[in-house]
Amino acid sequence: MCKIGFFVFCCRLLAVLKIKMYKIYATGWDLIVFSMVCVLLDSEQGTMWDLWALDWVHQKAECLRFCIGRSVTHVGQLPVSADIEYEFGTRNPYNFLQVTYYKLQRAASAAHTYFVANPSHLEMRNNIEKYRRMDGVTDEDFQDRESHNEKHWVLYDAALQLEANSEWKQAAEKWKACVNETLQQTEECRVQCEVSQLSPVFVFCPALSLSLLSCRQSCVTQVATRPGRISAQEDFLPTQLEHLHIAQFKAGDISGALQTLRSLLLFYPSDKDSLDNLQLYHETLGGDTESQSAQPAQVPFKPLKVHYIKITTVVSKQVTHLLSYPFLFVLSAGGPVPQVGVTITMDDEMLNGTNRVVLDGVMTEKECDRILQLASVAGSLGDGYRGRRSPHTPHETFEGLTVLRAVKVGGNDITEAGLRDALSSISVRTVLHSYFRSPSGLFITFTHLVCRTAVTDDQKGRLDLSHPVHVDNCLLEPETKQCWKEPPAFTHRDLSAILYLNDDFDGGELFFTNRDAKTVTARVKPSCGRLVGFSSGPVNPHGVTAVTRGRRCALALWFTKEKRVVDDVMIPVLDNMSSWGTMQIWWLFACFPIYCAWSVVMP
Ligand SMILES: O=C(O)CCC(=O)C(=O)O
Ligand SMILES: [Fe+3]
Repeated sequence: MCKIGFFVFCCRLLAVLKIKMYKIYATGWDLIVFSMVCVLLDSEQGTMWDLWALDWVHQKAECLRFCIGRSVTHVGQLPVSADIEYEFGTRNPYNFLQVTYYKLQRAASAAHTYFVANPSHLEMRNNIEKYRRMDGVTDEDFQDRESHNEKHWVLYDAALQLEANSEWKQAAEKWKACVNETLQQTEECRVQCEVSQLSPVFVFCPALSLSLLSCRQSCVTQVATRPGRISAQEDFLPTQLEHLHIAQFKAGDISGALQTLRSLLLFYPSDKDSLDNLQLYHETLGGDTESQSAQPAQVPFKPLKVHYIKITTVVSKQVTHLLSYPFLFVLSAGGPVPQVGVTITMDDEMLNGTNRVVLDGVMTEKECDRILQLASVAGSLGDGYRGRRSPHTPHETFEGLTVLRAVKVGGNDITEAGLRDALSSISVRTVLHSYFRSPSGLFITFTHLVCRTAVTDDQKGRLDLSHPVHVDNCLLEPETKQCWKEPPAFTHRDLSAILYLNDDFDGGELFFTNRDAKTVTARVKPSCGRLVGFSSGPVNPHGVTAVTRGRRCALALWFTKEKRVVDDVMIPVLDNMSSWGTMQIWWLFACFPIYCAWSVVMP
């Protein structure tokens, strides 16, 4: 197999040389190479050569699509670069528009349109609050100006809402509309792909056919991706059908439910639950299911299309799964706490949730003072965040101290004594590893010391939070209760730990909520030596109430099960503090690029 791959590679090399000589784009070689790639891909076991060859054909297709497509597509349908696609995809132009609009109502709608796709943008949230307070701006002005492309999302959310209120008949109507709208959007997206077929040159160019297929295939994920999100909602269409099926059943529309179930079975023909349900309908309707469901008329599928979508969603499901969960990491709270003086103050039951714990006695007053002192030294020397407004609220300032900074400002003395002993990172890890009965090792991925200080005389009528509700390893979307495991969230974080250093301030309580980000399920008041540990995933949305007086300091640590994933290059310093000096830190910097290169070569 490898030899054939190598042969293809050589063919390709010759073809490239030829192209250079004759300055033409498409040659007979393309056809030969492409056919060989097809033969290779048809075989049971592929090799890296196959993938490289396919990648080359793909890249060439992209290039041709851009160069040739330019001359044949209509005005307004010109291909654009990935940068421009990104800018429009994230709705960045609306950020500028809301500044430039003279009319307040237009500015408000531009701000809202931008915010829909960028819900964690603090400035835009503040702007929207300001617009709301302004005379002449009403609720109706906050229109999403891109919603024409996202009608199916509006229907989707409305259907969920009706379902939550047990209004099954209306929910079924909405789900049906949502399914049809989703199919229509997918079809429209595919038509856009086909615009490039206008030129006869495309008929003879296999690379372009591949590009067209790839474009058509991407429509399924595009339509299943919410504005501003990177990942698509898994199994978007089957999920809607599942909801529709339940809503129809609950609303008493058995024949409708049966038709939907049959459509669902086209996606997953061997799904046990669906087959059981089908059997049930069979028995209930006395074997008359065929006549009632011969034509799935209410959900206008053509089998061929469904088949196509099915393959795409299944593949994307597998890929997402592989990317997000290299191996399973299941915590099981309730293990022993092997450290003298450390007590369990609150467990899952008292904290009303899963994989949460509050431990006391992790540090002494003396150790807390030592770290607070360190924070002051670093602060006075000017750490990155010093005196800056908090990234979360204008009513507090924020001081942050990374371990790197601590080592630099502290010198060896603080490095050794202050960080290793006082920060107790290693004992935090040991205690949490044991309590949560972690199935694999835990590696520190990032740690920082954060102090939040209330801005004096600026606390009246505060309704905001010191840290809005969030999940540490995914982007929480409270409206749909989904959590997206994608950047900018730190998706590799598995376990979070907050070690508190003081209690001489007002407010600043840590609280946990449900996925709606509203229903508070537990509260924790910080104090010196108190450690809160919790799994970093969607079961633990949390936030911090406003700090209305004084300064609240805490050391935050995040752990990961994946040894090679880090967001702070100083981890080995914490892991082996006693044997590593400042010199080794610089040595580490030198090694890091080599380590990165190695990771690329040996994925
Ligand atoms: O300081 C706290 O209590 C929580 C901070 C937090 O949730 C975070 O930094 O992600
Ligand atoms: Fe957090």
